[in-house]
Amino acid sequence: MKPIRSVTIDLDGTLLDTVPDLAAAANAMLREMGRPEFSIETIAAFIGRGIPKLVARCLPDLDEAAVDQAQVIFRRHYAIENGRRSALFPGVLEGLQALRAAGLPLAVITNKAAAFTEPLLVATQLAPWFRFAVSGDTLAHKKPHPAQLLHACERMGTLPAENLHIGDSHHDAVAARAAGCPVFIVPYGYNEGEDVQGIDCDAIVASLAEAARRIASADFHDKIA
Ligand SMILES: O=C(O)COP(=O)(O)O
Ligand SMILES: [Mg+2]
Repeated sequence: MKPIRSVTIDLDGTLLDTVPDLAAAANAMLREMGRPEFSIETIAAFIGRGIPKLVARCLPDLDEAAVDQAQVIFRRHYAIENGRRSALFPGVLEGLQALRAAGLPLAVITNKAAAFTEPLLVATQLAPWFRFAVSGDTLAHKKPHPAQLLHACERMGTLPAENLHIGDSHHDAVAARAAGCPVFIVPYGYNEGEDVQGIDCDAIVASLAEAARRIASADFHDKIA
């Protein structure tokens, strides 16, 4: 089995609780369109497949062209809201410190559009922890497609089997499996409103701190060998 030599981490629902900002932008869009707003819980279940899908899920009765127009409104509002209320989940800083102390290069893999990823990483002071981020529109495909993970491994000079991916949704797990990366899932994120228990992954870990502890233990290497 190969030791872990790099780690890729999902953004929304894994590093950051971004729902308050996404919900503020979605509800501002709905208000501007004269439509009723959604609760924060409902909007949390719409997250995971990028902004186009989030906007489409807010407007199920509209056709593609109308959803495209609504996206322009959403993006205008999200540019203002992005990072205002987003907060790190418990254990994130501790986990990042431990992963850095272990000498592992780190990258963010998110389905969020790059125009929002970079300012969010800066606003939340996460940017210095990561070599780079691969966003939902950086490449031709996003998660659950493996392209972002394969691209990240290439940039970090590691093999997919040596890169552990950590995420909150089944898209993270499917992308990691397709890329050939081991994968951990955290249970506190969004996963489109579904329980994480059924996800095919190497472990469900309570936090990033717990993920870092597992990587450091020989036990983990034996299990995924
Ligand atoms: O933008 C989304 O829908 C989800 O983004 P994530 O891949 O960082 O969870
Ligand atoms: Mg996520």
